[in-house]
Amino acid sequence: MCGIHAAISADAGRHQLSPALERRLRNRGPDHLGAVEVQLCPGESPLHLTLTSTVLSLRGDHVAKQPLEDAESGSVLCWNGEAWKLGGKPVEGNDGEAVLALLTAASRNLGSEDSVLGALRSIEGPFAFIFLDKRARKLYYGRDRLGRRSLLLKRGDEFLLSSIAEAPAVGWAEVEADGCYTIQLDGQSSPKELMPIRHDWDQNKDLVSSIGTFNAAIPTATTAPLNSQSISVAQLRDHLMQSLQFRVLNVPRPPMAETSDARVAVLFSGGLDCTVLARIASDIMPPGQAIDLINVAFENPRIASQNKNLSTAELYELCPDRVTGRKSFAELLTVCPERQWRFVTVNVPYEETCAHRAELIDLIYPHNTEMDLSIACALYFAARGQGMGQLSSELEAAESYSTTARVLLSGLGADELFGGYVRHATAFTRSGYPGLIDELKLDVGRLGKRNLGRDDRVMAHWSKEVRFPYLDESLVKWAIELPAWEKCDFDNQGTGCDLEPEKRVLRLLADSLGMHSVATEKKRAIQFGARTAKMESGRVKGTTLLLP
Ligand SMILES: Nc1ncnc2c1ncn2[C@@H]1O[C@H](COP(=O)(O)OP(=O)(O)OP(=O)(O)O)[C@@H](O)[C@H]1O
Ligand SMILES: NC(=O)CC[C@H](N)C(=O)O
Repeated sequence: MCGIHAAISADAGRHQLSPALERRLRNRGPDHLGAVEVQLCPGESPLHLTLTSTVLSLRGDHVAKQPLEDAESGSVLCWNGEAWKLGGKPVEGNDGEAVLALLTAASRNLGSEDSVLGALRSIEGPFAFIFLDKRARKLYYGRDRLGRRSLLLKRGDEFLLSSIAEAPAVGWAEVEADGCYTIQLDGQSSPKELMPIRHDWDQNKDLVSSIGTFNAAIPTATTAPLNSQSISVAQLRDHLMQSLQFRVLNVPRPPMAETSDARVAVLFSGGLDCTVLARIASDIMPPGQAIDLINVAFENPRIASQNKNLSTAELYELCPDRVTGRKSFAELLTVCPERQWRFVTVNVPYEETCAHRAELIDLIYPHNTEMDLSIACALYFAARGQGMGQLSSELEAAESYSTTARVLLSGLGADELFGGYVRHATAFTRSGYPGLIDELKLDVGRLGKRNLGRDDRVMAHWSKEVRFPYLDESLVKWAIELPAWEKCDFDNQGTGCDLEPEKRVLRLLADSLGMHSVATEKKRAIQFGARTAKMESGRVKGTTLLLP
């Protein structure tokens, strides 16, 4: 991940990052820190810009130092993202450099704003960015349409944009992922007068998440059960293959790592969604490269007090996601024996959870509920990737290990796209297909408003980048446009197919890939699977606001 920051001030002096914020930005991008200062209209306006970037270099054969500058126009780009495609064409080499070239070319056109917006709309992949079009004296900023990268805004004497808030964090808000924002910088004498204007990611308001038209068709007759021959199963496999190719191939060898060490790790609950990713990634990745499977479990004092006869070590092993993780690890070892899989167990003592609590509260800001903290806590320690590693199922084989991978894969998104939540089943039981379709539409519409900014901030803290193969634009578009009965199959519970109806298309895919046990796994939310929820009292509600 990278860290990006912009300060617009009325002082000519360079904006000073606080040491705490600089440390957080450096954590996100350990390979380089750079800053560019721009006095926009000397003599006309006092406005002064300081643009700062830190880089976690993951594309191309060199560290693309940021902020990226175009020598001819003086335009500047702070880029935190992965552009997989520009205008439908895969990006070769460093994507930040390619995006700068695209934006500066667009800014040379007459009516440059529309051209630049067109160029930004043509980017596929996760990103947050800040672009100064120097000639037009215009600042562009925003987050991709699914909000996969963090960007925060704070207004006061200065106009500030940043991947991450200062500590103590006050007054920052998330930039919505609902479009791209522009600010005309000339003609204003104070940052307080700056007026951001929002431009939709897509003018067609009927599109869900600005990506596709939701298929709300209701079957007129009973549907045939989904089965392994159903076309949607093969299509899902193709989409996942393509999505994963962008995300797991050509990852540079991490510093200090050997050629065969892991460059990619899967955040691995052992559940259906992440295990299918691991299984397909193995088909795509070079045979000699290890894949790490990171599985996190927490010491939970409330559960320990209910099980006084069990040791802490036993309790970690009984954590629901640890049990599933080991089972799915064993299945991967059987199905893909050529691959070097490493199961990485991350056990987090309660004391350590408490020691990191204040840092976590700062990182998730402006999110501030108990549920935010319990989810973020699991992701934070999983992304750190420090624990015990083992290459075979035998417990004795485990030794102390920190993952070498800088790229992490998450299975997030599959439940929303394919109907994996209990409430999907409930909606179907209550109101049949119309109820299920309303619920599915709500979910995909909310994808961009999910808490991905929060999750990005906690995981990037460890100089890692999380990638979401299910949230690939082409895959999401295909899934949104697919009829509901090709995703899940509540009309055919128990008939013709022995797999659960939730996300049945994905279960059938897992089954066809030889993962029979994984295909039957039930959905379990991370905070319960890893036991970060309700650590002290069972009565704390997820919506309770955090106390500092
Ligand atoms: N205990 C865990 N250890 C490591 N990573 C986890 C753990 N639990 C969840 N994750 C990661 O977070 C992602 C999203 O978690 P969520 O709770 O939504 O699970 P899910 O959608 O049911 O996915 P899965 O079926 O893969 O468990 C998972 O796909 C996985 O990549
Ligand atoms: N990880 C990032 O966001 C860095 C930007 C760019 N993808 C690079 O690798 O240089």
